[in-house]
Order: sequence, then structure tokens, then C-alpha cells
Amino acid sequence: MLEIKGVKFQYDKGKPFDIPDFQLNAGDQLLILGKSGSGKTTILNILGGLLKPLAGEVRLGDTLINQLSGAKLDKFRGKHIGIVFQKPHILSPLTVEENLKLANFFSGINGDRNLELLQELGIADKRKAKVNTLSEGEAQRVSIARALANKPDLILADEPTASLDDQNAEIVVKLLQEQARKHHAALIIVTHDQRVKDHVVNQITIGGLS
Ligand SMILES: Nc1ncnc2c1ncn2[C@@H]1O[C@H](COP(=O)(O)OP(=O)(O)OP(=O)(O)O)[C@@H](O)[C@H]1O
Repeated sequence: MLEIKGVKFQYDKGKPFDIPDFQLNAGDQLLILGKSGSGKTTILNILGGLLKPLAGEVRLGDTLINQLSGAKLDKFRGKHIGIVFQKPHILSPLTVEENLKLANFFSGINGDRNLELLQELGIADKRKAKVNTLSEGEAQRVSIARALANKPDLILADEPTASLDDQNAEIVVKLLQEQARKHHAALIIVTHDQRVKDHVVNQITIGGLS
């Protein structure tokens, strides 16, 4: 379902990155570990089509993501890929509900799943609250809900536990896993957080040991 082959990347004047080849099926989970600066966010952005590799293939289903661009890429991403960013990309003056509706709007998918999702993530009672009134953990859940609102085939999470205490870190990882399992999505978590290591069996480490 997701296949990465021969992917190479380099920022202007930066050192080149070789991304290891791997394949994931629907429902599979992968942890990409690496210390700070090893290229975890870079990989995630390549997988999500936010950065174009210099060479190689990023295939999701029958689509070569690295060959899409512009509106086609945006539409494909909106429909098939949910990204939980390191810093929540949610609009804080809007309510929780409005943030989800915005995600629905941009990908042209109706919001029939929004309430259920908020209930599953334990923040349904906050749906009318403005995001800037939420705690960090709650805001993180909104950003997970937003990433999942469009029933993605692939969920990408960048350091989803970085700012959370042990208890909430475990809750967030389990929520991501539960959601991925329930909706047969592939899940990739990139992190340097050693606490996540015990939760995902399938792991690769980039840039040497973390
Ligand atoms: N836009 C950019 N232009 C040039 N170099 C960049 C850019 N973004 C990242 N880099 C460099 O690429 C390398 C990898 O960065 P990246 O953010 O992917 O690492 P990371 O493993 O996610 O780090 P962290 O765990 O600290 O978030 C770093 O050396 C970084 O300085």
C-alpha cells in the first residue's frame, strides 16, 4: 500500500539524505527513530508530499506521490494522508468543530465522522471551545482529530508526544494506534522519544542510533 524506493533528498547546501526503502500494508505501523537533526521531519514531509525527493519513488496505492504537484497533490493529500504535525497546525481563534470542518472543506469530504472522532478522542465536550482555550494535551488531540477527519489511508505523526508527560504520551500513542487499526490506515510515527519505542514493534532508526 505504501512503498518507498530509492528516495534521496538534499536541502540547498545541506548534506544528502538517503531514506531507507520500506513497505507498509493497510493497518501496519512503523516507528522511525532518530536523534534531533537526523532528518525525521524531512522524511515525514517527503512521505506526505510536502517535500519532493530528488530521486526515488513514494507510492501510496496506485499513486506516485512524488510525481504529483499543485492542486492534484493537495487534493490527493487531503483525501488520503492525515498529518499530525510537531507543532499543532490548528487555527487557535477557531473552535474545535470549525477546525475539523475546515479540514473537511479543503479535502471535499463531508464531516459525518467529526463528532464520533471527537468522542473517541475524549474531547467532544470541547467541540464548541476555541482552540486557544485548550490545554496542550487537548490541542494535540484536536490536531489528531483533524488529521483523521478525512479517513486517511496513511497517518503520519511527527513527534506527537514531544510536549506530553508520560501518561499523556502513552494515551496519545495508543489513540493513534487505535484509530489506525479501526480505520485500516497505515501509521508512521517519527520521534526521538524513547518512551514510544516499547509501543511499536516495527522500527527503523535513521542517522545512527538515537
Ligand atoms: N528548510 C531547510 N533548509 C535547509 N536545511 C534544513 C531545512 N529543514 C531542515 N534542515 C536541516 O536538515 C537536517 C534534518 O532536519 P529535520 O528537521 O528533518 O530533523 P529532525 O530529525 O526532524 O530533527 P528534530 O528531532 O530536532 O525535529 C537538519 O540538519 C536541519 O538543520
